[in-house]
Amino acid sequence: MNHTHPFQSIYRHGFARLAVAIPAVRIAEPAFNAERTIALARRAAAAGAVLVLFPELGISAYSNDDLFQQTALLDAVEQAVAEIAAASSELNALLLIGAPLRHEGRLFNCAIALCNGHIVGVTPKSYLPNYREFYEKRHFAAARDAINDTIRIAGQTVPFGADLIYEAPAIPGLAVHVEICEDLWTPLPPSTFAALAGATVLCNLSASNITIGKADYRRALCMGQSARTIAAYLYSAAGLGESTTDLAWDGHALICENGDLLAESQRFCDEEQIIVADVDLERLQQDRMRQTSFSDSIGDYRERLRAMRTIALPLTAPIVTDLRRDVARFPYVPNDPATRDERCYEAYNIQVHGLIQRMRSAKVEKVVIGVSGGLDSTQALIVAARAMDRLGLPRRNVLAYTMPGFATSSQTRTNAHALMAALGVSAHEIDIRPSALQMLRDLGHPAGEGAPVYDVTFENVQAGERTSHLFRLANYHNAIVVGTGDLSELALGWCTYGVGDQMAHYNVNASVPKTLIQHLIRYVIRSGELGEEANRVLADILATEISPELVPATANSDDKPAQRTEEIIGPYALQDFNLYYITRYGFRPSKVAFLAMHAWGDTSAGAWPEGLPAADRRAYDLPTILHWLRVFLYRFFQISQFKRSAMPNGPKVGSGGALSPRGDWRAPSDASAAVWLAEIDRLIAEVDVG
Ligand SMILES: Nc1ncnc2c1ncn2[C@@H]1O[C@H](COP(=O)(O)OP(=O)(O)OC[C@H]2O[C@@H]([n+]3cccc(C(=O)O)c3)[C@H](O)[C@@H]2O)[C@@H](O)[C@H]1O
Ligand SMILES: Nc1ncnc2c1ncn2[C@@H]1O[C@H](COP(=O)(O)OP(=O)(O)OP(=O)(O)O)[C@@H](O)[C@H]1O
Ligand SMILES: NC(=O)CC[C@H](N)C(=O)O
Repeated sequence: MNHTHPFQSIYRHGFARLAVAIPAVRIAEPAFNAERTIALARRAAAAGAVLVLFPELGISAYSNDDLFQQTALLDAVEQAVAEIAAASSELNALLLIGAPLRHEGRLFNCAIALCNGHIVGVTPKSYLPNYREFYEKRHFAAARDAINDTIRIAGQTVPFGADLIYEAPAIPGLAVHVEICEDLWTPLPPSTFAALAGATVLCNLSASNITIGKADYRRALCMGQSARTIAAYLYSAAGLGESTTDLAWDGHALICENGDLLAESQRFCDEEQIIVADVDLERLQQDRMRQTSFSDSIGDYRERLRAMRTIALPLTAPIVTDLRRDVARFPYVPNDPATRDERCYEAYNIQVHGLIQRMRSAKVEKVVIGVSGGLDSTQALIVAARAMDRLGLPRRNVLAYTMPGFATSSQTRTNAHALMAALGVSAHEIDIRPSALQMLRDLGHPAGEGAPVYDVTFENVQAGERTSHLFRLANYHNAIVVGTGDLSELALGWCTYGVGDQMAHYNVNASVPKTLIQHLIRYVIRSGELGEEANRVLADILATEISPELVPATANSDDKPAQRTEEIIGPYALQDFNLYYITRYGFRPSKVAFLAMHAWGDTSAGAWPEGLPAADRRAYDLPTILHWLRVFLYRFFQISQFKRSAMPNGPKVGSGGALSPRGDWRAPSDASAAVWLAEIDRLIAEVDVG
């Protein structure tokens, strides 16, 4: 983290801007190639990139064949390298260029690292392809055949080897390794070892000719290598100008990060190209830290890793504020409809599968569920009905109860009945007001005598009476209670502990975030599996405002809920965003705010998940983002862990994480939120002043 940078700067938040360039080349014309390399390097550095990767043998061109053995060409290459090195003195960037270099009486296919006017290191190719269309062993020696670990070039002696890692002390987390094309095609690429030794940015200078289907293969290799090494993987394949005597070239550039594709060039392009992405170095370090098997692999290769050499670069972190990276507004809900449907299919089936297994092992054929007419109990009811279908049991074995209280609106009550009828479950209604009043009177609470005192006790008495009824109904009917509370509510502690909706025998929604629930219901509607009437009710439920309906509406409020959940705990859209980045990656609050600002600050651009109501498609300014993030931090870290520590069983649905103490999230119930609140309060003070 660069503490001295303003909040808006990407380098303050652990990002680094990296670029891959595909210049035009001329075969055996190093002077021209150097000029194009310098031009693109200047453009990339002017855009804030601190690293610019170029293709394999780009200074000579890759497709020189036996021209590589001509002294005039090799002299011209060295001259060009010296020129590019000199030009790098005015750029705040590490340049990685490809060239054939003479060394120890042989020729090596090299990646040359240039920074601040100097050649800082040279990496020879480890694996020379010599099969099918490739003849590299005819011209080059491999890294392992070098005698010395330094090379003399352009009057300098510099480190030489496949074991070099470049670090920039001013950009924490930036540690760069370089390999060359075929190196990635091998079972154990050099970059794998570099990653274990700490390299976070793995670069590949390539001259991969194109054939049908090969682009997909390269993409899979790069994305796979970035995932396996928990690193960024940058790839630059030669294009425009390479010889088409027998082959063709597509100029394929890629930037991947831990399995995600961040940027890709346009292939077969007639123009030179630069692709740029802001790589999240902190995310990579966070994931390596939590994936402890990564560390086990380090132990296996300790001797080899210890021998790797580190070279410090005099780079500075530039101030860059236009984040070049997609930040999804809904981290739990993909925008792409096909991907979203796939996720919904998985989530829904995981929920159904979880409940089926629990019913089998508990030897019960019935479930009890409270149906409010809200989103969560609707989804849980659909899952319960589906579980009965799969078990070959009648849907009437779902014992569904709607239990109106003091604040139940006619809309949710009507929807609850219509839904139970449409699904063909056993539908019942229990008025909880008499038992709730009894309890309020027993407590000596004024509401027991009709006084309008609507405090937390008043709310929890109703939630408690419902839960108490459901558990005793389960005893009576030899059934289990299906829980309905979702992940977002658990994160915020927005549920009534113990004898309340926090408890169930099995909670199918426990790891489903609120922002996903509505899409699960939409997915079920689209599938048509529940019929037209059910679909009509489901559509109405989707359109109902979220409320716990525990506080009565006033006389003139038109039967609308007095308690609007999102006015109290914040918009679920923002709280799910906060939840994801804080629990999945452990980011500090200011970084979450920075990401939220990019995702939610300007909503005129970027995609929305289809079907999302217009009212939910709104922007949030930075003060609003910070306000609700602070609410999240206080509720999540300070007051609600005890509710999660005692949460019932339920299946983990998403890779984003669950909050079960037996799963993704173990935390003490008596921790303090002080460090998180202090961090965000410093930021609030800072942006106010700014
Ligand atoms: N660390 C800790 N370890 C053990 N116990 C701890 C504790 N911190 C507080 N407590 C105790 O826990 C109690 C507070 O927890 P709790 O009884 O749950 O009550 P509380 O969290 O204060 O209230 C529940 C809230 O959830 C809302 N709610 C309820 C039901 C459904 C929904 C919905 O929309 O889905 C929302 C409701 O509107 C209300 O604001 C207090 O008695 C407190 O002393
Ligand atoms: N009127 C009601 N009838 C039956 N059960 C209810 C009723 N109100 C709440 N519940 C039960 O308590 C759970 C929590 O209720 P609440 O409405 O406060 O929050 P919610 O998380 O928004 O749930 P939902 O979306 O299902 O309404 C519900 O899922 C449901 O199981
Ligand atoms: N230049 C290279 O090393 C090319 C080899 C690589 N296997 C490819 O086909 O793209």
